[in-house]
Amino acid sequence: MKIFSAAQIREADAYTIAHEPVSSAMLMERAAAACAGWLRARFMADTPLYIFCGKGNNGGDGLVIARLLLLRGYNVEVYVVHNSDKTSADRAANYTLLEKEHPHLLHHIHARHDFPTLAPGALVIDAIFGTGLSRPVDGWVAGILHSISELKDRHTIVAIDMPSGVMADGSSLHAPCVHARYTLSFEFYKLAFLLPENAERVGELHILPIGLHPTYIAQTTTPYHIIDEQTIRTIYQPRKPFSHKGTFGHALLIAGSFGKMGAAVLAAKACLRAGVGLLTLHVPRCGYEIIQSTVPAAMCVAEVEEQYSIHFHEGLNPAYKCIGVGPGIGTETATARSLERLLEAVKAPMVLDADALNIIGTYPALLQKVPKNSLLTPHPKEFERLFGATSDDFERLSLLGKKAVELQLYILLKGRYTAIACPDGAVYFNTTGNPGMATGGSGDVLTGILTSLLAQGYSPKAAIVFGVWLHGSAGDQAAARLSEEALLPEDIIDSLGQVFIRLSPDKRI
Ligand SMILES: NC(=O)C1=CN([C@@H]2O[C@H](COP(=O)(O)OP(=O)(O)OC[C@H]3O[C@@H](n4cnc5c(N)ncnc54)[C@H](O)[C@@H]3O)[C@@H](O)[C@H]2O)[C@@H](O)CC1
Ligand SMILES: [K+]
Repeated sequence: MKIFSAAQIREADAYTIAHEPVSSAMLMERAAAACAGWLRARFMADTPLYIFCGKGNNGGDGLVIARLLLLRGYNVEVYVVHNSDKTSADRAANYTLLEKEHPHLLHHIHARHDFPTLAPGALVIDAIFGTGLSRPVDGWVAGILHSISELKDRHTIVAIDMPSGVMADGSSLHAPCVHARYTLSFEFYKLAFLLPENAERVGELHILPIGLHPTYIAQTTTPYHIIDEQTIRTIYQPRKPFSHKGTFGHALLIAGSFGKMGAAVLAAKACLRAGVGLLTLHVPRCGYEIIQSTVPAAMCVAEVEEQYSIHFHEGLNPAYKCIGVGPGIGTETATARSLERLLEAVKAPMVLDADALNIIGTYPALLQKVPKNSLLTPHPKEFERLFGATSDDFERLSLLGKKAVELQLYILLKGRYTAIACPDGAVYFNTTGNPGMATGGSGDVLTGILTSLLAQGYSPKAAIVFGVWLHGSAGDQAAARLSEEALLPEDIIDSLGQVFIRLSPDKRI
């Protein structure tokens, strides 16, 4: 699913009006009807409802929502926020309609002191600014956004299309914004929704389809995409009947050190559950019995060195289709030296995570030695160590994209919506996963999955897009069974099977 800029959304709107028998007023009606339907399904008609409307089309949506809910007997008051002397034609027409039928329900805000006192338990609809906002809101209008946000603990705030104050394509980190409980947005995710700085403002996001023209959507390019299940179904390769273990590759995982063998066990189990044909683990001496007894399906190469792996660049089996390195290996100087030699020796794409990334953060010259098209999986702190600090999430996203292209690597940035930047400039956001997965070891599971998929012959892009989605989906299955609180990395691994079954329904008995 594509993520469009505010300008592209305006074009989609115009294209739909030009190519379908629908006027701009009807499109506004459709958008508002989708919101009114959503609200009616959740809130009773006697809920006191306050709709704050701006002077642009977002305000127009608010006026139509008011009219539609009044028809259904809802208890509505409308407050027009006079942020500008200008207004859009569709908003003006809907204002006239409402004024004719319900003049006593229309109120006007020209200054912060015009802000009303709300009835207890009220539902507040924020239709002040949508995708038309091009700069941070200031002056008394900013005060109104503050007044609405201050209601959030006592009232339910629903933002229409965007929480007012949030800009679709740029940072609003320091800008005054409405903090909504729910955001009902039309047709597309906006880039701003996917970045952590807006999480508290957007609240629970619902994307409502309003029938924008499929041709425009298909023909228009954007670097930003949401990973959806439809895409995953085109990536997933079901197994053929005459396959054997050689068909699914031989992976090497370099993981674990004294006190961190759990990372190796988790990565190994995930690698196997994600379908690899053969797996070898390279561990320090202290890990040998642990691996042999907890992951019997894997082979194990143990170093003479007791606590850390420092010779993993030596004697690499040419049969390895993919090497994953990092979980729990530590950052000893000798380990770093071995990593450098490994990077010099390997030409095929690898998976680098955790301590491998921390080592590269300490010796940045190593970054140039990482084989092209490798997968790097930093969390935000690791990302900062590797590539430096940024002042907001949009700047960080842009740095992520720039580095992926410059270094010709797949780099992901972990978060609620993990972003995957590709060497060709594309960025994919993953929507699966839940806060229960923010637990130690969850990243090791991802490393195992990615190593497995690369070893099985998935292309680096397919492996990272599929792998991140798979990891999140398995986490969601596990959370549904056990709760987010009780979820452990092992549960993500145990749920991988259910996700594969979902992808290939014909395999169900
Ligand atoms: N494209 C679509 O898919 C559709 C869009 N619709 C609605 O139209 C909205 C976009 O409408 P508009 O383009 O009219 O824009 P908005 O209604 O989002 O905002 C424009 C208004 O904000 C003012 N403004 C902009 N920046 C300001 C600032 N910093 N401080 C104070 N005032 C500021 C402008 O003067 C204007 O009054 C969408 O968010 C959505 O709600 C729907 O009605 C129909 C379908
Ligand atoms: K809004």
